[in-house]
Amino acid sequence: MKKIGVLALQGAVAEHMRSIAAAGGEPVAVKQTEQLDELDGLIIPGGESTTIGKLMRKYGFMEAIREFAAQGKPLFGTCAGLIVLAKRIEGQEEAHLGLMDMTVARNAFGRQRESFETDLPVKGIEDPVRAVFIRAPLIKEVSPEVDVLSVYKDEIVTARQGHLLVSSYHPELTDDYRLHAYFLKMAEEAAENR
Ligand SMILES: NC(=O)CC[C@H](N)C(=O)O
Repeated sequence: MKKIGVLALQGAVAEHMRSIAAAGGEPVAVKQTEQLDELDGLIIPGGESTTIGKLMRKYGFMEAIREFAAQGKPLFGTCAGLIVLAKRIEGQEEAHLGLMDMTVARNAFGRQRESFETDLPVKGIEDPVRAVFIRAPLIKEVSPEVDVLSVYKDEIVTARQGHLLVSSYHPELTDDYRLHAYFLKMAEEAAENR
């Protein structure tokens, strides 16, 4: 069984742990960098990207997660986690981890549409996925290395670059575990190639 960490500094941690368990993985709440060694993949949850970024710096996670990614271990960022993984954030000088070659805009759906749910077709998953958007970011631009997995109203909301997966919505707030199952498969494949 693959061990999947959920970065437990702030945000929707318990929900991701439940979804990983339901998809057949072993979830681990990650509070210290030493825990990364035993993992096959790591989820960076939704929450507030500035807060998560600040806590990551404080507890030494920036370097540790970059090292984790350099070993080819997969990362999955949802909502704020997507912002944390991006190389470029609109209107902000500094990125956080800066790993995935894309530009993101925070809180991009505007006031009336701050929160909503929809059924979203995702490349590689058979039927549409139930997606919950909460003050969600959008992916404004991606490099050719990034594979766009879904688009909502002409905007990119799910994408993958090799071992990096991101969604601007919260797949962990529904009983639909297929995106977590997709990530588990990425972790299995990465472990075979290590
Ligand atoms: N639900 C979320 O994770 C919201 C993300 C938040 N708006 C941010 O900019 O970090």
